[in-house]
Amino acid sequence: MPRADCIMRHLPYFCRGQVVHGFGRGSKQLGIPTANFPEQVVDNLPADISTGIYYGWASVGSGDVHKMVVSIGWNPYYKNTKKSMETHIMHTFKEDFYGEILNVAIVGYLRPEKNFDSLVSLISAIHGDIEEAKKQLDLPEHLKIKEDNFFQVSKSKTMNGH
Ligand SMILES: Cc1cc2nc3c(=O)[nH]c(=O)nc-3n(C[C@H](O)[C@H](O)[C@H](O)COP(=O)(O)O)c2cc1C
Ligand SMILES: Nc1ncnc2c1ncn2[C@@H]1O[C@H](COP(=O)(O)OP(=O)(O)O)[C@@H](O)[C@H]1O
Ligand SMILES: [Mg+2]
Repeated sequence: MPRADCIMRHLPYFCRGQVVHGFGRGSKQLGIPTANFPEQVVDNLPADISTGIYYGWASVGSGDVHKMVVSIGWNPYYKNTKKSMETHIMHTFKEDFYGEILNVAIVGYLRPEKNFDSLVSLISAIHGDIEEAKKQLDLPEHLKIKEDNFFQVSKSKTMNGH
């Protein structure tokens, strides 16, 4: 397991990709939808970036930039065999955005992935992550990433494409 300084060396980490369907385990019904990246984006992650729970900023297409939490790994609670990268955006969207480009800037690390003895404890851990992420992201050093050119470029790219 990489040490924290090894993880931080990669941050902020910027990436984008098309939103694909996940396992449809009903995270949406639980109030925590996660936009899943395709395998290719997950495979392109730096080899020594630790699996775990991170926070940062995200936008969909040319939309506004919002706070987010992202889970990278095998979801031990569900014993997935494929590594996944799933982003929950702290924003209420009018509709689903499958097929759209999700732009993500990971700025900080929260904790490793864990197994839980019940779904209720998994959900409550995720709610804890969301609250901690919201707090951390208000720090000036993290707020400035929200304004990064990465998100501006995604705007002009999308607009030129139309
Ligand atoms: C912030 C956050 C933290 C998470 N932490 C864990 C975890 O510690 N262990 C785990 O097994 N899954 C964790 N998950 C992943 C959930 O299990 C996952 O979102 C769920 O499998 C729903 O998958 P679906 O999108 O295919 O419906 C986390 C997800 C998020 C967004
Ligand atoms: N705030 C949000 N954060 C992430 N995804 C959201 C959000 N609101 C709506 N969605 C939609 O919900 C989908 C994810 O729902 P989820 O139940 O995790 O299904 P799946 O298993 O297909 O990933 C995303 O792909 C996106 O289209
Ligand atoms: Mg999902």
